[in-house]
Amino acid sequence: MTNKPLNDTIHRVTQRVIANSRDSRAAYLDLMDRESERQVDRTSLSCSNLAHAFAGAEEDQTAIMAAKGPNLGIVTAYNDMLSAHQPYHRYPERMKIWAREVGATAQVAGGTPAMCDGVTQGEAGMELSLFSRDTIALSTTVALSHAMYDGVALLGICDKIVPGLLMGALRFGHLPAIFVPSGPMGTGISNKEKQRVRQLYAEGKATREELLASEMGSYHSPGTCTFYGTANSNQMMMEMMGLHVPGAAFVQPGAKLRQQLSRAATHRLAAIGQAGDDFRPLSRVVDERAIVNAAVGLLATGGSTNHAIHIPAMARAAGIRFDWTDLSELSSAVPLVARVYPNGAGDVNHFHEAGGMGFVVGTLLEEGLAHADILTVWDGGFESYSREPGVDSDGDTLVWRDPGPSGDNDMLRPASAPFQADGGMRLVEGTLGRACFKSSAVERERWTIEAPCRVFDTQRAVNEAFTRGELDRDVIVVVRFQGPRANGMPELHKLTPALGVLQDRGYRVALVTDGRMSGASGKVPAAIHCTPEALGGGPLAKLRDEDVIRICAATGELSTTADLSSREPAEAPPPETGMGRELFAMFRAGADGAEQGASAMLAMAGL
Ligand SMILES: O=C(O)[C@H](O)[C@@H](O)[C@H](O)[C@H](O)COP(=O)(O)O
Ligand code: SF4
Repeated sequence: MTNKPLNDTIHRVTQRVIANSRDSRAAYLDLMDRESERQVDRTSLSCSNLAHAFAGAEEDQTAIMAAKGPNLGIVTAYNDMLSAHQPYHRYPERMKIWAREVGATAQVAGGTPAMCDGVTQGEAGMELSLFSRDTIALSTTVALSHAMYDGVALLGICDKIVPGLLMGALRFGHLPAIFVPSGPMGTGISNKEKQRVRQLYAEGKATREELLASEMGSYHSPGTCTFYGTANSNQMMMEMMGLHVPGAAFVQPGAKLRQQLSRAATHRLAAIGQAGDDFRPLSRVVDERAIVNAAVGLLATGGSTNHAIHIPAMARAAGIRFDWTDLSELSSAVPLVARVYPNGAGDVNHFHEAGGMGFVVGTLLEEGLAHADILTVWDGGFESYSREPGVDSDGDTLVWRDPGPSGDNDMLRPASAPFQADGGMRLVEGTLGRACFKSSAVERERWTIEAPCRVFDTQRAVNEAFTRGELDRDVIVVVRFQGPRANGMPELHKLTPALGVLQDRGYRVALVTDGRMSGASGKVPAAIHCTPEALGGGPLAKLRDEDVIRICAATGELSTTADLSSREPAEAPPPETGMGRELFAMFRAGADGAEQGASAMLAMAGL
């Protein structure tokens, strides 16, 4: 099928992003050109530098010293705490073997931290979650600062890890880079059953033992959790930006195909370095069109709201300016083609089986809804990503095939006959600021709500009020002082069970916050990432109980009927200490707004 020409809105937004980024992108590419000249040949390091660099290289020492082939730097976010990252502990040794197969070498350049938002959800650690992204970017920079590498393999999956790895690697964009995913765990109990037991527990009708048994039925083995949250939205975006081997996103750990995809990634990385004849530096792969493709994929698949913060941050690391107006305009043109939990019943394994990313890329290209001409890490261009990988009968040879029509019309539909004519995320704004609304996860009849509000400074206070029966009515729950400068902009996903119970009891409820929600949050209408945040005088700080608030995702409204002009802002709670939060004061103090990516690191760097 011949692809339609690029959609006018996507073309217009892309041209505006290019225009808004002209100076910053030029400065970035100029720096990358200078880096390329400066680091073109690692043998220019001193003998002492070099001796230190390969002293630990064992059987690769001679090869690295001879510098006859590319030396690949592996930046790994392995740890046992994230089920998604646990498979990475074997990757480096295998990648060294695969590198040797093509005359290259590989070394672990360094490791980065990785937080599991599932473990820290509702706990003090969640206040470090967003800033762990920039910590990962800084750790990636430290790893690559050895200047010994001709290519970068990035091993990371989860929420803040992929954005952090990419932001760090982009500052070494004179090198090629590729993401090497590990894949989702097998499907456990249904998400509906998981939520049912959670709501029973929230109502005091299930025991802790019953809740734990249910949760372990959902999260049970190595691999990425199978809801379509931020981690799996990361995998989708890496496909949409051409930073994976095509179709690598959702193949399960331990499968023969997974191993062949990781082997192919190692071989490909060795082939696209500066010394080869197909040089593909990261700085050229991640351009304005790739950023727009990532946003299109997010909207078309109903991806995580967290990427309304991470896409602007990743873009800035490449000298590109992308904001919520761009995202909102794209959302008006990009149809919703996938319904993966929490936006539907099935999980990412069902999504992959129904046609997965190959189907999504194919239908978006057919309808002219994505840039077909991005420079991908894989040869064959972005078209290659409209196909799904498999292994030949010998089990060793990778093959790609057309995914064909959707295998489940309740999960995946063509862009010509979508679930919704517009994308899964909307911008709402008005007298309470600008905020993100995940329309893909909320029934359309709940897109508009007007009700009195109850104002809280912590999610714990909300759950206590719920337990006391104070919220059993039409109510808009406001949780403020949750922005990046206040307490690190945590996810407030522990509100979901209580708000879900209220909604199921028939009340009109919604959440308004300057904090975040999980990519796995859904069902209850929420205006999140409110900017400007409450700390420092944002409008949420002036709200009082019983003020009437109106949210309308259809018209893009977020307002109150109260006159805030003469009110003084409420006093913010003092910053918490413990769990190391005091060490992150510099990240809070320097953070810019959620719409800019909430990054002190980028703001202080003038990016
Ligand atoms: O953005 C995300 O996708 C979330 O941060 C996710 O990584 C987090 O772990 C959720 O808390 C999981 O969902 P449950 O808490 O419902 O298991
Ligand atoms: S998807 Fe979320 S909960 Fe699952 S391992 Fe990754 S960070 Fe943890």
